[in-house]
Amino acid sequence: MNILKFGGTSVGSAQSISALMDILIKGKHAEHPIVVLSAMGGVTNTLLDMAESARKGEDYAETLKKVEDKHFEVIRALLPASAQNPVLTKLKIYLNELEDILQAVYNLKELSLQTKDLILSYGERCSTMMVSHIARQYFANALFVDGSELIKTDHNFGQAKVNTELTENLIRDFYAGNNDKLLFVTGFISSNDEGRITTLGRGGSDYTAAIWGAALGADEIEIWTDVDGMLTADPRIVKKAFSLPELSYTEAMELSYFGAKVIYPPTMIPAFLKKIPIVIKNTFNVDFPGTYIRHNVHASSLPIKGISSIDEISILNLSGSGMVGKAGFSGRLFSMLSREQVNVVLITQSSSEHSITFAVKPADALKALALINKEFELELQARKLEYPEVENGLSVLAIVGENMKRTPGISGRLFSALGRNGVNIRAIAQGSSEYNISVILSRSDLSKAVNAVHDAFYADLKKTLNVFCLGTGNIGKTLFKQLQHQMPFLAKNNDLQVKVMGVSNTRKMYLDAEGIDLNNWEDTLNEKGEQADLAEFIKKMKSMNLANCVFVDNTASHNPIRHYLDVLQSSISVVTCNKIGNSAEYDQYVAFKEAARKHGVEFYYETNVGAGLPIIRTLKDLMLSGDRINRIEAILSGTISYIFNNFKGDRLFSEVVKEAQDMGYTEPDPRDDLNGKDFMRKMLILARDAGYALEEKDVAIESMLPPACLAASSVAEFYQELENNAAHFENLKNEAAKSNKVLRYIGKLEDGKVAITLQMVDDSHPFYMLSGSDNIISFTTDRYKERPLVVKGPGAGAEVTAAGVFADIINIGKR
Ligand SMILES: NC(=O)c1ccc[n+]([C@@H]2O[C@H](COP(=O)([O-])OP(=O)(O)OC[C@H]3O[C@@H](n4cnc5c(N)ncnc54)[C@H](O)[C@@H]3O)[C@@H](O)[C@H]2O)c1
Ligand SMILES: N[C@@H](CCO)C(=O)O
Ligand code: NA
Repeated sequence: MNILKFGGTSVGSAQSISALMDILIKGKHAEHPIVVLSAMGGVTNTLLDMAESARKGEDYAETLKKVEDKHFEVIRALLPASAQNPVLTKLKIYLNELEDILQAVYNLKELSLQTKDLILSYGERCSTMMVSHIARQYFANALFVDGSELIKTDHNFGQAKVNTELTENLIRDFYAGNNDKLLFVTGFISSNDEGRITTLGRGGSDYTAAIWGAALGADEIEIWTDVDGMLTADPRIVKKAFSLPELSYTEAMELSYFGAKVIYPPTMIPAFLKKIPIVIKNTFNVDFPGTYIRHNVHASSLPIKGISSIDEISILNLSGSGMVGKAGFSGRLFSMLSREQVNVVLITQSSSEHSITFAVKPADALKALALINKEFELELQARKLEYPEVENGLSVLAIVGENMKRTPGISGRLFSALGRNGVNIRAIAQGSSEYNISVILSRSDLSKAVNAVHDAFYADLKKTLNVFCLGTGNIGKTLFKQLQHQMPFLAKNNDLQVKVMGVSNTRKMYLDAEGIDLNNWEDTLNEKGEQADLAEFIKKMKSMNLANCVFVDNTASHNPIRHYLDVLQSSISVVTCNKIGNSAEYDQYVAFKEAARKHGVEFYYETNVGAGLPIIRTLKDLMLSGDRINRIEAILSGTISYIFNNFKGDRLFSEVVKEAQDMGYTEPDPRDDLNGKDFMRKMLILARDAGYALEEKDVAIESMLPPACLAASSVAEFYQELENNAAHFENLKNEAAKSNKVLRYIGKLEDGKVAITLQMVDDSHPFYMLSGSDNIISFTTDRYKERPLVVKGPGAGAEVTAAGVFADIINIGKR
């Protein structure tokens, strides 16, 4: 089960709430997710402003009206008039309560933290109650949950501490009684043992999501926000910043400590402790696959993960003979500052122990100064310490990444990039973790510095795809030829490098960490390769521990299928032209997709249907954009198409079949084409992609072969039987010709039923005009109703199939 948390912008308007609903409707969640919501964007601040106004005796009524309007507008936009009343009434009740509280503050001219929390709680309660009502149009079981009653805290209003055990028990009990519902839970708010509302402080709704996730052992926590996850740098400073696919918890902590505003990782600790992955998604760009934060991050080719910065910082420097050799000095300094709640951003100490420099937020600087003057009054008076001064106008730039530890030369690259660009470094700090190197520099240099450092670490970074290929037959060979030919172009125009790191057929396998030269892969495989062993191949591939790996299955074998799950779960994408995987048990087909999604990788199989023709992609786009497939009619056997298009004059049927095989259209075993099995697999895959949970037995196949041909126990015998039964095929041909018709083997999906039949069609039929190995497919959908969407073209053959596999690989590179 997943927890989905939507922040303020995601519930900020009717439009964004519609996007949220879409995400819930289309999300393929095996179990109901739990939805945690923030207040509508801007409402929390407005509530605070009103509370302050009331305290000062100023008018707040107008602002309150605006809050009301903001909610009412959404309700009017997203609910039919008949369903509006109950939710408008409930909102009115909330807002009347809120008004009473504000009036009390106004009368007393006093605003305690406790009252403030109570006032803030209406933000989450109004938004969540409202959204749950909107959801009821699509989910009859949508339920509004005031989560404040389930998260129990101490009395520390404004930033309460959670009583974890009690809270987890309450959440579990609640869930046990309501797990058949789609829960909409208020974020941020909690309550103490007297039942007073408390709040969870900064990042509060994320915290709520993490608490629920930890209590219920969620599979994943999805944080939906308004940006593409976490980026390599602040995109307002660095135009070329790009989204990170994956981070460790530590990296996320370090990056956001210095500014990345996407999440506030301390709130993720409950999830961290239970090893629950967190994925940051974009409500406004659902195609963005997300930034994953998890325990076992996949090895990355990036030397650093990101650059974070704090725009404004102040530093204080403490020096003097009184510090030398005094072991407890810095301890005394920093524990005093922490006791007084001054947050120290970073510390550097000179090796002579003669001075300590530390950075704080500008707002804390004078406070820190005063505290030091008081704490060290004696030392200062005795001149054992110099009077410290505050220096303003500074910024911090930090590079972050777990790889830094293992990669030499990182700090060299950092400092030379800064030096080359004339950036003067005021102080340097390296965290003891070695996950972070920070420098303090003049604020006026920050933008230049971040860009220079970004360039230094990422500019020459060509994305490399590390490809591991099974199968060197018809398709595999052709793919290598195409790759070899196209590589220079990809590197030049797409900054993409495709490296074949491993190859295997049934006899031999060879893996090379340097990549295999495609000019003579065949010799390399034969000469240097060891005896093929699929399990070993996969083990070696995994232990290379490379980023951006793609496992390509160009075989027609059952064996690789058994490894797909393991491969996907190792964060390696799979591209396959082998149809066996997707057309075996439905549960397995679902498991592949689920594993790919969960591990942030791709599972692409365009060539499973119609070879390189964009059929799977078209169907996926139709489905994703909310269309519904009402009927599919198709010719999807390139082999049979070729046979019917060339079985003319006095040619023998068996001869044309052999020709199709020689052209590379048939399966390795041509019986699989002629007995309809290959076509059946394609129809099954299409039906599944169209949303039907069908199995092989659900496809009705009318055979075009006489029983003796079907029964042939070898390919040679099969050809023999085709010859023996030549009359059968002649009759079919003549019968069709008599009525000016042609033979067509046609698959149809309608009302969830799939059938493949042999038909004779005349020139009024859209499938009449075909040549070569043409496939044709027509999708009749809600949107393509009168005139279906049609895809047509060569649907078999090594070139077009390898090209389809190639395109799948490149599409992974593009992501
Ligand atoms: N021919 C087409 O037009 C077309 C179109 C779409 C999809 N396909 C699919 O392409 C796949 C390959 O077809 P082909 O014509 O290239 O077949 P092929 O018989 O020419 O080649 C298959 C290759 O797979 C290797 N192989 C088999 N089992 C293996 C294993 N366990 N480990 C490693 N290697 C193994 C074989 O050694 C061989 O090199 C099939 O699944 C087919 O359905 C073909
Ligand atoms: N053997 C298959 C190849 C394309 O999937 C066909 O003839 O259609
Ligand atoms: Na295709």
